[in-house]
Amino acid sequence: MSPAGAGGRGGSPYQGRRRPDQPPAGRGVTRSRQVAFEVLRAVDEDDAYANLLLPHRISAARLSPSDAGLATELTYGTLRRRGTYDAIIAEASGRDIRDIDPPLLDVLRLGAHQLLSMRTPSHAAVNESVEQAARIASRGASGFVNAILRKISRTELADWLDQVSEGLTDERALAVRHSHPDWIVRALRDALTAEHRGDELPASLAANNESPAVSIVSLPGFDTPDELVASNPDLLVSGRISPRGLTLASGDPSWVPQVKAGRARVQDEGSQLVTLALLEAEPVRPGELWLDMCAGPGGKAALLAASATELQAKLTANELVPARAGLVRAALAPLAAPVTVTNEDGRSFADSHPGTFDRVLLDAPCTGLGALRRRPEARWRKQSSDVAELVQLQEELLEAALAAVKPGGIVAYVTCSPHQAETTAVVRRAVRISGAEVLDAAAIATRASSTPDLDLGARPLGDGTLVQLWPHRHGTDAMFLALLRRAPAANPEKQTP
Ligand SMILES: C[S@@+](CC[C@H](N)C(=O)[O-])C[C@H]1O[C@@H](n2cnc3c(N)ncnc32)[C@H](O)[C@@H]1O
Repeated sequence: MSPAGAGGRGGSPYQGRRRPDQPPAGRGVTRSRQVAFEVLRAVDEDDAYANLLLPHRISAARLSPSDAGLATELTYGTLRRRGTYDAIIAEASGRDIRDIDPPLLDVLRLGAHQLLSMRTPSHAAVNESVEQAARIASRGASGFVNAILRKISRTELADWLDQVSEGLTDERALAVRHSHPDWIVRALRDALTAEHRGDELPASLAANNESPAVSIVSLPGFDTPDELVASNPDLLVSGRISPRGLTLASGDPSWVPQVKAGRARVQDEGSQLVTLALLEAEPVRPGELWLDMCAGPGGKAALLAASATELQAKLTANELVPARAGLVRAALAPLAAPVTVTNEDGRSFADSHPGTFDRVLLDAPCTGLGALRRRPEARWRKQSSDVAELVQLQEELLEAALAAVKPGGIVAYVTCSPHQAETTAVVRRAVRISGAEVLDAAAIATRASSTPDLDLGARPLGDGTLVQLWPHRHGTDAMFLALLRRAPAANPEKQTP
């Protein structure tokens, strides 16, 4: 069923009408809402990435900083909480949401977000939504939007949540309340249960719906974090867990001159910590060779490259995808560091570089379930069926990393995902096949950190531990870290004849 005349996927929903990116004539829809609506449509129709498209649309629409903030909240908030709003829209309309034309559904989702989570006055949210529906569809469609949103506006979010989760299993109810697909709820539950922290599941789901603070890394060899804070007292405060980390207190990262110059970078503190832990695992000797096996777009490579200059090491930064290898080159260029950028498949890297490196960072391609806060549409785009293919790639890359490192050398296996199949299972298999030693990543990460009590909930494996960071506990992305030491070469003198 579809409201008469509503635009569907086939033709342009804007035929004969003003496109939503055009300024409104007089009353009606604010430009920030137009921008948000347009980005939602592009995410749905063209598989666009909101975090890449939104800044372009904001600047094309010449939004003021406060309107840009509003457009961002509307876009990100609506995308993140889509699962919850869809359940409420279905309940309020008595329809399966698949029977509502996609552009109208986005109008309803935006309206629901304004009404239930942004405290926009009801009349403003409803009127804007009705106007927007009229632009893209028929009068019937705007009447439909009017009726549904008025109904939604009469009940508080908490009461809607009780209503739509009534009679559901615990897991389904959490999925609806916190707007996650069921398979991701299960993956997070399994990872937390492995730490005996299953009770943190609601907090972990809730944290994925919050906008993360912007974290900055001060690259070694340039301003220290304290110097950065001192020279940008209105913009920066010290970070939480990385000794090189800072948090943007206000404004935009590009307002920090050191960020503009490439001497400090935007980087999650969890990403900083797992990279620093590789260097902390044992003292760095001058002349060491380091490999970043999957380096694109170059965030962790920049931290390694700047450290290599300070510690007299040499870095090879490798990336499979040529365009992303270009991003790595661009990221490293301002550092004038001892780095070579290569463009190879990491799986065959050890064929040309067997037993070569003292340390290897394998920041593996993964589902990205640890960064759902940053990529608001990602949870709806990923499928549980993606996991198996990624796991095979991760297994092959880790085998290659352990072959590319020298006997006795160290591999950091990192994912931005807490999914057990991508983390513990991949490491367990590699250890079984290679005989690598599992280091105490929790103790090493704690040493590398600026906080004595990281509350890592470390998971034991072999003689060592595995580390899982969490947004709700550490304020970072959910980065996973294992530190493996390749078995040392057999000493011929000790061998029995
Ligand atoms: C998680 S990202 C790395 C992020 C990066 N370390 C950073 O901090 O900016 C994984 C990267 O691995 C690359 N990749 C995927 N398959 C690969 C392969 N077989 N060999 C090398 N790189 C690969 C992807 O293109 C992607 O850029």
